[in-house]
Amino acid sequence: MCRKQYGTENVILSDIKKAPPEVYRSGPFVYADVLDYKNLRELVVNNRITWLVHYSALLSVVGEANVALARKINITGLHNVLDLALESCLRLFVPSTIGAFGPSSPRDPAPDLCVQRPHTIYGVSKVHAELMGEYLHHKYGLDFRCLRYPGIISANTQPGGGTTDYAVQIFHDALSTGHHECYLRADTRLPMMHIGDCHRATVEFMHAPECQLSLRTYNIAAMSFTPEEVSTEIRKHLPHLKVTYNPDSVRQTIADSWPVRFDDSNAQRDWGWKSTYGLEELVSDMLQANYLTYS
Ligand SMILES: NC(=O)c1ccc[n+]([C@@H]2O[C@H](COP(=O)([O-])OP(=O)(O)OC[C@H]3O[C@@H](n4cnc5c(N)ncnc54)[C@H](O)[C@@H]3O)[C@@H](O)[C@H]2O)c1
Ligand SMILES: C[C@@H](O)[C@H](N)C(=O)O
Repeated sequence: MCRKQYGTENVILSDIKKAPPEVYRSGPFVYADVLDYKNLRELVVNNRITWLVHYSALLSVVGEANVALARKINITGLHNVLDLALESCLRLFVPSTIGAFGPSSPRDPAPDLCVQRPHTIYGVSKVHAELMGEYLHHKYGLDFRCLRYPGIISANTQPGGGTTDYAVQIFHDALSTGHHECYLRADTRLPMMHIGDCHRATVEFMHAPECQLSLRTYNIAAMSFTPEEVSTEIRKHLPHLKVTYNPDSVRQTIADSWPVRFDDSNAQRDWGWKSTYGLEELVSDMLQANYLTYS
């Protein structure tokens, strides 16, 4: 999407992992380790980078399984990126998450500004990112922008070790074996969003004139559903889908501490955010996009 808008050569993707062939074919892809400041600086200088979108992180479940590594990547890595953005006058986007809230936050809906006491290292690192970015904006004028994403649902990427992963895996299972074993209770409601809306929100927010932004960190919302509700919607296309429930205590405890709905009225008012995918559109699109892989 970005490459169509800005030109193939003007968007450089990076990771420490080899990308799938279609990513290499789509335009520049380079190695970049967020823990290696010199490597990041070289990339920014050599490519005359102006905007930096910082997605590297360990998600909620893998973070709890390896707290030391999550602290390193999510906090030390973030500090490298913040320092570089300040030094090189970059516009910086860092995603936050529904996981930046905790059991003492209002859950239905969670507003932009409220108590944030998450119980995961992932959530703690994201609150840290929100606060550091905002601090550097107020103190030094860093153009820091942050959106709190719901669980993101995409046909093109495999789940990355999060609590909302079931909502991606269920589509693969529905089309392959016809059976999904869900690690959350059937009635666990969480905010979710189609990747198309997530990309569009990010680009629109990055373009929003500074004078329109009353906040530097905004919630964005699209829909909220439970495993039972998404299963019912999938069964309208694939009536044979069987879902069994075997709640995992780590993931269920995390999910129960997160908002069930997001209040994104500030994003709507300040920079015109509006989602386009509801549950029905999301399910049709995910099944269509994955259909060829399994047929
Ligand atoms: N997927 C979601 O539902 C969701 C929801 C809210 C926020 N987010 C945020 O979006 C971002 C991307 O999430 P995702 O789902 O794509 O996660 P992911 O786990 O799929 O991808 C994270 C990437 O970070 C890379 N990485 C790890 N260590 C690194 C290092 N040292 N240097 C550079 N890269 C490194 C990994 O190789 C991986 O490709 C994260 O910051 C996450 O917090 C995601
Ligand atoms: C919600 C989000 O940040 C991520 N998908 C996770 O579950 O950890």
